[in-house]
Amino acid sequence: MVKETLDAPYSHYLLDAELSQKVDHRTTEEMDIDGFTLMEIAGSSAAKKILQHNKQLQHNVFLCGKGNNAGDALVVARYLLQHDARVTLVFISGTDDLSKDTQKNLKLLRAFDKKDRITIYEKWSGFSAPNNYNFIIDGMLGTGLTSDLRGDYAKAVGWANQQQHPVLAMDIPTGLHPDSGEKMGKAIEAVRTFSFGGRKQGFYLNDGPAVTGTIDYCDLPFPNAYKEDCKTFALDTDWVSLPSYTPGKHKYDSGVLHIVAGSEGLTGAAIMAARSAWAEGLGAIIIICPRGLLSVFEHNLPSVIKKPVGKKEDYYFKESHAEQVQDILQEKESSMLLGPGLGRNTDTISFVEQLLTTTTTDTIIDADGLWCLSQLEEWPKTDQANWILTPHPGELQKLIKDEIGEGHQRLNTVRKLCQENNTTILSKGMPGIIGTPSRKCYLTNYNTNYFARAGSGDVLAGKVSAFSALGLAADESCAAALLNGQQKLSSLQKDTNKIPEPTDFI
Ligand SMILES: NC(=O)C1=CN([C@@H]2O[C@H](COP(=O)(O)OP(=O)(O)OC[C@H]3O[C@@H](n4cnc5c(N)ncnc54)[C@H](O)[C@@H]3O)[C@@H](O)[C@H]2O)[C@@H](O)CC1
Ligand SMILES: [K+]
Repeated sequence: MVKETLDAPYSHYLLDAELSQKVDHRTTEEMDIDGFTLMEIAGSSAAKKILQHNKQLQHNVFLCGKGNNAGDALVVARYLLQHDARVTLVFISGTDDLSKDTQKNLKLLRAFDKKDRITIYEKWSGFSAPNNYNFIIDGMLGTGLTSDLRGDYAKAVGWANQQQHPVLAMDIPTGLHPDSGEKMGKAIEAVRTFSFGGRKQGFYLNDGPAVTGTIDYCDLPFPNAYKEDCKTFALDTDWVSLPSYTPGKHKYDSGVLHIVAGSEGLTGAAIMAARSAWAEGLGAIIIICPRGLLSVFEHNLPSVIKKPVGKKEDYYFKESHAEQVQDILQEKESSMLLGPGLGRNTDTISFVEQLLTTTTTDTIIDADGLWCLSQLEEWPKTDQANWILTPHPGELQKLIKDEIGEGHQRLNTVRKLCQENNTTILSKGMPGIIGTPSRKCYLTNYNTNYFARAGSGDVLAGKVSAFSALGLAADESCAAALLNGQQKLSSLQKDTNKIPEPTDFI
């Protein structure tokens, strides 16, 4: 069994529409908490957060559908009205067919209006926006969205996206698919989304990050046990603690990493990976390379131990080197990074196959190591060795010998591949996805596009390998490596306008 140590708090569970509805249904049925009460808690917590940040609200426009999402918006409207703000309500589908709790909330809202501060439009076509207002509150559609936006919903979304006024979304931006993060025709572009009872998976995939804005998680009294089927989580520095450096007594006590890398003309990747891993405070890094490349590594990596294999005229790995590499690996308890700059010689593919067939060392496979793996009929994984694969989308496609598509499809691919092969995968891209053998997946919530430059992958592989060598479990090594990059990116963006370079992430 591969050890998994990441343990996300419930606030970072990512629900899909089915699970959201199931949790909601069970709470009302089994806990006897009615939908109206849940709506009150949802709307009031959003309203309090809005009021906390904005003391002087004059007037707000509420775009409402006919389901419970509109009910949440009406609760917000009532609280803002109590704070003397004017309220304009636009019901895209009219008010005849509102859900029971939404109908009740409309009645209640009207009963609060003693100063004629509410304006109601019963359909989209007659709506004209007030001259001055603060926010557009989006209560058109939530998890009940079933198809591309129809009729006036699409028009209202189009209008809202053209306004200067910020949009605050109830539960999910209207038009965003809660599972896939795809726009269903169109989606409202929110600056803030109040997510009720659970963040939605779609916030993190495909178009999700571009339209969700800041996510405000609002708790609802949903028993935790009802969320246990959830297998997708948001990775966040809020709950993953990064390893801190503790000096060891001896170089071989504080993490040893073997890097099996290099072929003629392709030594730069291994150098970047080694520098990146070294920066995390490892006791020792040992580069195992074809003997012909020794001088390059001697010259560039003075702190790193080198163990060349083969003959002086060997400039790439051959099958015959595998046994010697295996012997070196057995000298010290370590992790192994296999791949940077290995090249694509047929003989190197056989070397990779032979080495992986025999090794029991925890192995991180990157770059050409992944390419070699993709050329094999079967993955030569021993039961004892834990693998972490770090493919970018193109490499992932090669590994599965099929198209993978964007976000949601990539998430499903990674989940399946990890389970079938008892392997951990760090799938690079937007978002970064960590997949584990237990089918749990973790999604990044920062702009990983900054890392789409040559060399960033080597730095990331170096970090994952370093954390593995320091003794972290595979899932946690990947998480620590990704969040390490996020932290470096945000401090760089705080301090300078410099365009980030891969070396900045070392
Ligand atoms: N009981 C609960 O679980 C809670 C639900 N809450 C809110 O309720 C929402 C879910 O409510 P509902 O299930 O009523 O669903 P929605 O309010 O999302 O909307 C469902 C309605 O939209 C229509 N619709 C679906 N797709 C459409 C499309 N493409 N174009 C136009 N109309 C479309 C449907 O016919 C249906 O009438 C959540 O997102 C959340 O905001 C909150 O009040 C908190 C508690
Ligand atoms: K909404």
